[in-house]
Parts: sequence; C-alpha cells; structure tokens
Amino acid sequence: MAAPPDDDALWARSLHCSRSGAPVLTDVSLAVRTGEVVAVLGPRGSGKTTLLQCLSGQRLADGGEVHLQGTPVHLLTASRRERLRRERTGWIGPEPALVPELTVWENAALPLMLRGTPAHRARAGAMEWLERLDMDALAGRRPASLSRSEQQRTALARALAGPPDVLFADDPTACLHRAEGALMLRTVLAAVRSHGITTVLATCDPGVAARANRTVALVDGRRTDAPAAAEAEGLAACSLSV
Ligand SMILES: Nc1ncnc2c1ncn2[C@@H]1O[C@H](COP(=O)(O)OP(=O)(O)OP(=O)(O)O)[C@@H](O)[C@H]1O
Repeated sequence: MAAPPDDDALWARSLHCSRSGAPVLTDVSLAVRTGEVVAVLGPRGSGKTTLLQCLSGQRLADGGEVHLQGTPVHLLTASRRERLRRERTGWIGPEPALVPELTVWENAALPLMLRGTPAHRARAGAMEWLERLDMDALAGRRPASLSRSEQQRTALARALAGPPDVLFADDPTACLHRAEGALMLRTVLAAVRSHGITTVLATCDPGVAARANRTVALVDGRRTDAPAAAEAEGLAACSLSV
C-alpha cells in the first residue's frame, strides 16, 4: 500500500463519508506539507467540517486513509484516535465553546491538563499563548465577562497551547463581526506562521481562503479545484512509496 511522503504533515486519500445515510464526502484526497496553511473553501453544507473531523481523527471516515505525520489515523482504535487528536492536534471552531466555570487561563490550559501535563506547566503553556494573543491581562476572568472576540482568542490559545502538530480551524471568523473577524484571521495566521504550525482552515469566504498558502475547493463533498492536482497528490505519494 502507498505510504505518505515524509514531508507531509497530513495526507489523506480517497476519503468517503456519509451522514444519516447521505454521502457527505466523496473520494477526497489531500496532502498538506509541514508548516503549510491550506484553506478548504466551500459553500455551506459542502462537507468542510466533516472533512476536518475526519482529518483530525474526531470522526472515522467510511473509507479512505488519513495519515497524520505518518500515523495511520484510519487504522487506530477509537481510544488511540482520541489520544492522538488530544495530543497532536488543535481545534478552533466558529463558536468559542469555552467552559463557563473556568477562567481564561484554565480554559486555555485544559487540553494540556487532559493530556496529563502537570498543572504548573499547563498554566505556563497556556499563559505563553495568552500573552502572545494579548489576553494575559484577562487570564483570571471567566468567559461570560469577555467580548466575543476575546472569547475566540481564548479558544485560539487553547488550540495552540501545546503546541499542536496540526491546527484545524473550522470557520473561526464566522460568528464575529467583520472587523473582529479580520483581526481574528490575522491573529490566527500570524500565530501559526510564526511558529510553523501546519494549519487546515475551513471557510465559505474566498477572501479568507486567499490568505492561505493554497486552497482546496469542496462542493457537495467533492474536490472541485483542478482535479488533476488532487489526483497528483495521491500519485506523488504512490511513487514515493516504492
Ligand atoms: N450531525 C449531522 N447529522 C446528519 N447530517 C449532518 C450532520 N452534520 C452535518 N450534516 C450534513 O452533512 C453535510 C455536510 O455538513 P458539514 O457541516 O460538514 O458542511 P460544512 O461545509 O462544514 O457546512 P457549514 O459551512 O454550514 O458548517 C450537510 O449536508 C449537513 O446537512
């Protein structure tokens, strides 16, 4: 069986996924190089979230392969997939989804604590990112007292504290006002580029996608951008595997 090229942080071939009996992803292949920012651009309901869930190990595709830095995610048991997702990926969605009872720094430190990182190191890791994101002064506050964009920056700190091998950003600006969304996008891109974090960014907005290094277009669960290029990603992997 073909193996993914060594320099790909993420490599998926021929993913198929159905939800409630209806096909959501059909034959989607994708390769993301280490440090690259790739946008998945598509209209609402085109399968972007489902694709990111399959790539991050949150969801097992019905068919196809996903390799995250060489680990065959599709072959792992549910508990190993969950562990890989927790330890090696970060996720930020359109909603901040913070724990209301926890402070900002506790929210940001949560994934580290769930990994078993000692509390003082988890706090230090979270604070590092909160400082970079200009949120350190609010570290002791609870989410309800923050603005929407501050909440989303907390969610970004939570996704990046670690830091992850791959960040999955599922429409992180969708629920923000225009100016706040633009600032959030700049913040995400500056953070991942300055730290070389491989990123998959789902969006409905071509303007947002244009800020990535490369765009993969999805319509009705199929890649519609240059089919030859999509196929070449799979073929390149095949030729390197022999
Ligand atoms: N929990 C679910 N159960 C059944 N079908 C679902 C579920 N979630 C999504 N779907 C369907 O799967 C398809 C793809 O949804 P998905 O959320 O992956 O697309 P998307 O491109 O991320 O959309 P959006 O931009 O609105 O978030 C849609 O037809 C949607 O209705």
